[in-house]
Amino acid sequence: MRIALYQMAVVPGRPDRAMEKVASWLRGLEGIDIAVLPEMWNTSYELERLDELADEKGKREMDFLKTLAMEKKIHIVGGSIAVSEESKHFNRSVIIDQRGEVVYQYDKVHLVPMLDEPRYLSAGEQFEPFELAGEKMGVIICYDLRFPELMRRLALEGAEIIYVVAEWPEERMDHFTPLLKARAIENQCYIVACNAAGECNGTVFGGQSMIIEPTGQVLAVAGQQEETLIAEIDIERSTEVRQAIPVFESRRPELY
Ligand SMILES: O=C(O)CCC(=O)C(=O)O
Repeated sequence: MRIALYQMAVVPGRPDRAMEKVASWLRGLEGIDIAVLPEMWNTSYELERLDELADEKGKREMDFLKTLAMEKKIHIVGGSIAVSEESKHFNRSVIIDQRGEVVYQYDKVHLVPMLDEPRYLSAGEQFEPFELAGEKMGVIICYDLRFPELMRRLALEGAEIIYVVAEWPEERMDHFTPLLKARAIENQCYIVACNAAGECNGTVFGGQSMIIEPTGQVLAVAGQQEETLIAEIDIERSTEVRQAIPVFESRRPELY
């Protein structure tokens, strides 16, 4: 399974320009099964302008991604997009398969105080694994990475690849990589982390998107600027690693 990540330099407050960039990136991909986008790629952190910028239920971006998924016959882990719904705003991840069907949607459950997200966004209330390309996977959004309980539950419920879609700032990159590696090692699954590049309102995003094996070994890592990262994933690795070091069998959930 070949996965491509778009470490996109965001175009804050310009969903039209963002969609042009994503279309041209997707159209340029060849031999890829799954394409992954970063967090809030449509608006970036223009939270004060979401009334004006976010489309109702994200229909504009969803229709756009569905069309491209069918055109390219590619599965799309659509990062996340800012959406409006019943006068609220959500930071919503959308997963679309190669037939253009929406297989899963997830609203970020942990909102970031440092970015004033709780003031402008409503939090999601649920999450679960989804199936794409015949495999069980999960997705979390950026700040969610600081809460290991999410990934543990996704892994316990069968996810063997977990996507982390992010706009993680440069100033806290020393947290990003160790957290990603730890989550891969403890859950013995692939971690596919797609961060943004560029900047929004003075916050510079740190890039360093990466694909990490269930052993914690980094398969591919990006620099800080806009870049495409590609890696081949062998989903069987997760089962092999879980057999070699059977942490799931050794758990004592009755104690914690
Ligand atoms: O947790 C962090 O340091 C970054 C979180 C973040 O930027 C986000 O969730 O968008």
